[in-house]
This record gives sequence, structure tokens and C-alpha cells, in this order.
Amino acid sequence: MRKLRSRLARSNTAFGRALLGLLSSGKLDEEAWEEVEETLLLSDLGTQATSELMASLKTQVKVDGSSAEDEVRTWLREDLVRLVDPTMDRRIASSRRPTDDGEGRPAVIMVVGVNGTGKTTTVGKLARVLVAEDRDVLLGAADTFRAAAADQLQTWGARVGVPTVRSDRESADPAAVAFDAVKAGIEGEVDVVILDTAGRLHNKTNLMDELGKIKRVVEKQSPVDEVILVLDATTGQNGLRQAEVFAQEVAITGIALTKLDGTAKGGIVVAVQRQLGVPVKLVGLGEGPDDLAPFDPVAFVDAILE
Ligand SMILES: Nc1nc2c(ncn2[C@@H]2O[C@H](COP(=O)(O)OP(=O)(O)OP(=O)(O)O)[C@@H](O)[C@H]2O)c(=O)[nH]1
Repeated sequence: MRKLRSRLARSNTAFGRALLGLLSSGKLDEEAWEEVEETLLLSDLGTQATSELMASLKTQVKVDGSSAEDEVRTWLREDLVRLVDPTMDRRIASSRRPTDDGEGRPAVIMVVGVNGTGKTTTVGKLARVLVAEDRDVLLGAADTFRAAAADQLQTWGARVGVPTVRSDRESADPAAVAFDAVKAGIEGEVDVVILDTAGRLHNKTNLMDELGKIKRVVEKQSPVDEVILVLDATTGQNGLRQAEVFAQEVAITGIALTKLDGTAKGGIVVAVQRQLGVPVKLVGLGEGPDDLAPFDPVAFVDAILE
């Protein structure tokens, strides 16, 4: 998690430092509390979590009466860790699943999200993480809307050393490509199949219908174990609205929050987890192939308060 710390240091520590500075300034009058609240809201923590945190901090100040920076850091750390919720299960289904016939089958991960959020990049980086853990991975290019998308995925596959199932026909049926990819994964006895999907179609209804269809068609052969929603951390409320639309159509099991290296709005982790009731499982910390990390809530909070 050293990477998480050093990458977040650029942006989110500014938020942590501002909070620590305000809370340990020794004069917590009404104006100072307003500033604390504003800082929390600006981090995209959301109104509900902000009110909870404010109430808890005010109680601490009343009870403790102290505002030495070290003490403030201790309470703030406790409160933030509780909000980010280390009790959520953040494991990703990525090893073979048992079947009734004893043969077993690959885990199937569907990756969804609006175009430009970093979906294809996240699929590539996730494949790399899993290959490093000795998993046999296969990619499926079910984004057939944009011609270059399959090429981009295949390039990632080649870089990571895993096969990509794709169609050479433009506008091929994405559900058919997903079906073929899972079939190849079953036949090849791989550990995990990761399906990249389109983020843009002629309209939102088409896109959502398509995701539902891909899932239904894949499930004729194998359950889909994970649906990971990729969200761009820099998009704030807009990102949260996108998350809601996706969650209405497919049951999201985890969130990959990308571009956390480019924002001081780390509070969105809390807001999106609360909104969808599922954990952030992965964070994107840059454009490089190694810049995807499993999300560790305690390391995340420690990085903010460093
Ligand atoms: N800084 C930063 N950039 C990222 C991160 N993840 C992805 N990107 C960049 O975001 C841009 C979009 O990424 P893509 O993977 O093409 O996005 P997509 O969602 O698949 O988009 P479409 O293929 O158009 O649907 C690329 O330039 C990526 O390098 C991240 O964690 N941090």
C-alpha cells in the first residue's frame, strides 16, 4: 500500500491537512466549524456522511476539550475509517468456481461504466494484477460499439500476456461476443474471464438494455460472479448519478474508482458506497499498467491524514 500513500499524497492529503489544521487550530468557533463542514462537502463526502462526521467531531471536542494535532488525528482517523467501512467484503471473485459436475468453471467478471471513465484500462490493469497472482485470465471485448475498443483491449491483453476474444465485425452483437468469450474460458479451463462492455450507445436506454442482455446471454452458460462499475473519481455528483442508473439495470457487486490520483475529492469513496451499498474494491491511481490497487480503507485514511 506504499503506492496508494504516495499517489494520494498529491491531492487528498491537502484535504486531510486542511481538516487537521482547522480542527487543531485551538479556536473552534462557529465560523471554524462551518469551514470544517465546507471542507468535508468539497471532498464529495456527501451531506449525510458529513453531518455524521460533524456531530461526532463536535462531541469529541466537547468531551475531550483538547485540540492537540495528534489527538485530533486519532479521532479523525477513527471516524473516517468507520465511514469508509473496513468491514465490507472487498475480495474480487477471480478463481475457479465449483460446479455440480465437479468440473468447475471460470469466475466471470463484467466491467461496466460510462465511456472515458477508464473501463478498458481498468480491465487491462486488473488482468495484470490477476496474472501476477498466477491466475489464468481471458478477456472478452464486448464493447463492439466503438471500433477501436476491441483493438485497445487486445493491446492490453498482449501486453499482459492473456488472450482476447473479440469479433472482427464492426457492430457485432456484444452479447454474442461475451457468450463466445465465456465459452472459450470454460473450454480453456481458465480461472477468470473479464468482459469489457460499451460505455456509450445511441441512447441510455439502449446501453442499459444491452448490459442486461449481455448478462442474460452469458448466464445461459455460467453465472456472472462480479459486475464491477468503473467510476471516474473526478466527476463528483455526476458520477454518483451515473452509478445509480447502472445499478438500476444490473446488480453491481463492486466499484473501481479511477483517477483518484487526479482529485482531492476522495470523499466520493464514502458517498458512492453508501449510495449503492457495495464496496469500492479497486482504485485507479494513474495511467500506467501498475496503477491499479485493491482498495484498502485503512491505508486510504492513513494516506489522507499523513
Ligand atoms: N490519471 C488516471 N488516468 C486514468 C486512470 N484510469 C484510466 N485513465 C485514463 O483515462 C482515459 C480513458 O480510459 P479508457 O480505458 O479508454 O476508458 P473507457 O471507459 O474504456 O472509454 P471507452 O473505451 O471510450 O469506452 C485514458 O487516457 C486512461 O489512460 C487512472 O486511474 N488515473
